[in-house]
Amino acid sequence: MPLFINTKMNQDTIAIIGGGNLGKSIALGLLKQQYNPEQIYVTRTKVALLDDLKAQRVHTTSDNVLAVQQSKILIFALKPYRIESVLKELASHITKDHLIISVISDFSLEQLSNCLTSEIQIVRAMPNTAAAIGESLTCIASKNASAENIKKATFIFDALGETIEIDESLMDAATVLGACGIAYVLRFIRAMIQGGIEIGFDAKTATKIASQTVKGASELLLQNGNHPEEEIDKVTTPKGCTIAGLNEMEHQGFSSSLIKGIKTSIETIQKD
Ligand SMILES: NC(=O)C1=CN([C@@H]2O[C@H](COP(=O)(O)OP(=O)(O)OC[C@H]3O[C@@H](n4cnc5c(N)ncnc54)[C@H](O)[C@@H]3O)[C@@H](O)[C@H]2O)C=CC1
Ligand SMILES: O=C(O)[C@@H]1CCC=N1
Repeated sequence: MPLFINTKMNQDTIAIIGGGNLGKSIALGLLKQQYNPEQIYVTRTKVALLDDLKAQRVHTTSDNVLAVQQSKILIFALKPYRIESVLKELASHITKDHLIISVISDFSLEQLSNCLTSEIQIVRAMPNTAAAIGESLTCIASKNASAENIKKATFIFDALGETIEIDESLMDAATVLGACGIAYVLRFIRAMIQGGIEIGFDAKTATKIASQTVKGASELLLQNGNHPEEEIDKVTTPKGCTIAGLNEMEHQGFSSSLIKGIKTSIETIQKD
């Protein structure tokens, strides 16, 4: 059953400030879980780009002040370089009754609270674009938020997938593994598809086989709680084709390239 049905948790109006890739994914995820569209505001500069949400009765506007005034929960999904100026513009309209949730990477709770008055409660969250289909993994962290507000934030992100509470010091790592992770996995799937076409499948069939196989592999870990290598051992017949292919992939730097990519991503966030 959709998570927001028959709960008290869907009584707050939510404003998503910055309806771009992630902001829109969050709005779509809320709609999928039957959050009342009339209790969702989404803002962006070019508001016409939100017409698909408007058609679903979501309030869409370029007026951030209006969205803030009409809402209890404010989810900021702006690019990091925009948040300071937008928060400063909105500061006089944000009250202690608001809950601020920032999904912005590389902008700390301290930096956020420096733009606002001290009594404002802030939660940092790091979801991914699978929020649109209720399959995000969201890490959340907070310093001054009440247990009730942390519960509220968790409830929202649980509706969009799963939520893990972390220490803020791990937020860059959460950004890389969880949010950038979607892109890494999709690139892996794309490579599987390209290989699949080379060995005989048409693109559509290769996409279906690769995507469902990745889903199945994930579910084996999520449902059984096993180590990946335990499941790999069940596939690798001695002298068989799986181990031959896997070893060739490793000779070519498969695991190493992924680990190095993850480290490069976090270094990119932490370089300034
Ligand atoms: N895209 C992703 O997968 C993820 C993004 N993030 C973080 O979320 C934030 C947003 O990322 P994206 O959605 O990818 O960026 P985006 O550029 O697609 O979205 C930002 C949106 O903000 C709008 N905007 C700009 N100025 C505005 C203003 N003054 N008022 C209202 N809206 C305004 C832009 O028009 C744009 O639609 C970034 O900080 C990013 O690091 C975090 C996790 C995943
Ligand atoms: O690439 C980025 O910087 C953002 C942060 C996480 C996903 N996209």
